[in-house]
Amino acid sequence: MKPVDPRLLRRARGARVFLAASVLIGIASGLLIVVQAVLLARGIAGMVPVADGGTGVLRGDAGGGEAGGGVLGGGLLGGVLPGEGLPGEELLGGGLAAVALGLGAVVVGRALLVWMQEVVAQRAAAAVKSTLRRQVLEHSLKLGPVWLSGERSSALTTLLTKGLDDLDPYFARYLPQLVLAATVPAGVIGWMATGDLIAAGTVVVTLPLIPIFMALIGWATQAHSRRRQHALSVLAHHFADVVSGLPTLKLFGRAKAQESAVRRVTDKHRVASMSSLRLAFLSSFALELLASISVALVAVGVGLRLVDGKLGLETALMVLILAPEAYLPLRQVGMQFHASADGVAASEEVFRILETPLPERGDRTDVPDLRVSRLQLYDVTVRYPGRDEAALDGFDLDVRPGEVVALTGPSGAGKSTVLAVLLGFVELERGVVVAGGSAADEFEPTVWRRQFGWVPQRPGLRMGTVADNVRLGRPDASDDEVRLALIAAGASELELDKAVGEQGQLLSGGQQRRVALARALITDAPVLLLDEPTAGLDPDAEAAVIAGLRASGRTVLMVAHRPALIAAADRTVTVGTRELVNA
Ligand SMILES: Nc1ncnc2c1ncn2[C@@H]1O[C@H](COP(=O)(O)OP(=O)(O)OP(=O)(O)O)[C@@H](O)[C@H]1O
Repeated sequence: MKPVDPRLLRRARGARVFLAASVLIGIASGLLIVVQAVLLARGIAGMVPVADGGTGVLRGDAGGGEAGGGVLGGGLLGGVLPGEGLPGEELLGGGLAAVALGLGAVVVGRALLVWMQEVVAQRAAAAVKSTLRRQVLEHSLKLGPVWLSGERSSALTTLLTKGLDDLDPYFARYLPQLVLAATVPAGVIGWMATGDLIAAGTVVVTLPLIPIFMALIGWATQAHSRRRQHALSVLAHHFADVVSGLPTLKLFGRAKAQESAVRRVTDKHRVASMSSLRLAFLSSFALELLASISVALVAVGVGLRLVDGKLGLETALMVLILAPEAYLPLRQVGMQFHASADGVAASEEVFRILETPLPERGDRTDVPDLRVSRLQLYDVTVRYPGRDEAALDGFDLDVRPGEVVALTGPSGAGKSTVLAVLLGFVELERGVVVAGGSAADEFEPTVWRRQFGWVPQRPGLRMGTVADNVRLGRPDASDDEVRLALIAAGASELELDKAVGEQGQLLSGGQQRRVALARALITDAPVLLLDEPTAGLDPDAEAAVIAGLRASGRTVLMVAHRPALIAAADRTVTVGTRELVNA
């Protein structure tokens, strides 16, 4: 995994702003850490009486002190150079008060920076999550219902809810820490070098070991995180299936048996989570150990040089205080990396979806008027991804304007696929759809689909009222128009404000189908594509639907199994004459 995924910065503006703000906050934090260490060293050294007169001067190393003083200048420390020191008595007076005051200001400053970082991070996380959610939803819609079908829809639900929420620690903890790791050690080592080059050199040599270890651990973690994410999405899918199928499972006495299946999937998730955690703890331990040994190396060197008199007390203290600060941000990056690994895995899944190429479609908007143009399919062959057998194999069709055509054929023959082809939901392996002499894929998909009113096999109603659902076909339809559409669909008994639950719940199966038909009828579309529109209706309701369809005067292509519907068509086309393997 790269430290920062460039795709995240490219796709989400919030992430770029956040990173820029974090760099500024990181630089300010680095400065305050150095100032704090210098003030602490000065305060402590000032209070300790030293044999050489309390100056704490770096004997034989005055040049280092000079150089250090040059960096901070007189401004911050009132003209006091690191390594130069002040007489203890002086500090015990007004000097100590100034140091204490300075330290207070540094503490307040650091607290303010932490607060600012938190605020910026939370805002960025919220903005980025919402941007990615919107982009994924838009792209999934463009990829179409066939791409979304099956397991993908529940995996997508998990990804867009819990999955992307895992990006919170990535923004709130990992990225800020990463910026601190890039800014603070450089400042700290630079300042240490002005007082004690050997200590600074030790840090420079040992510090890279931490990112090297982190990268090694990172590789191992990535696979674990992916496994966990996969287990979670399988779990979500399985739960959704079990809950929706509970009545059936109960009826067949299989509800209890699901317990063990759920337990198995949950166990997989638990094992994946525990191995992620184990790795996280282990890597924290390894990084902690590495950093402690490195600090100890610096401390031993500083101690020896202090005893030898090669280093002044104040410089030694400053180096000792600063040394852990050089390792801390990198160590913390390692820890936060694990906290954010799930979010990163989720964002990778997001980019995988966003990078799925869209079917190639043209952008022509001059779609021929299908009230007067024929709709033709030539040699159409469709093979769904992952299937060896073609769902449609060399299928031809020619529909004249105003015709009512029934598509018949055995289950699984490809009737619904013919409708999906016309709607542009599936990619053709071979063949072409032609309207008014032009290939359908030359037209912009949304404009092309406006020519069709569609009743899918599953009505796909949404929560709201009956009128809300019918108005999906034409949002500006008046109440009277909605009522007329319902009458034409044989659903005159349904009140406009009757509540509809999620997925059409609260309505009977037949009512859902008729509301979906009214939704198709209310459109101005010249062609209606209906997938078994009268399934589940009683003979009277079916007769009313057939009368409504004929009265509409539109071209109708309908998948039909029932004799009454087939009889109502002008013509019947049989789909799938080839040998069918029964599923
Ligand atoms: N999204 C999909 N992914 C993979 N295979 C699919 C998909 N949709 C349909 N199929 C397969 O394509 C073949 C044709 O399916 P289709 O739904 O078009 O048949 P159908 O004639 O409408 O069947 P039915 O009368 O039972 O509704 C079937 O074998 C089916 O399993």
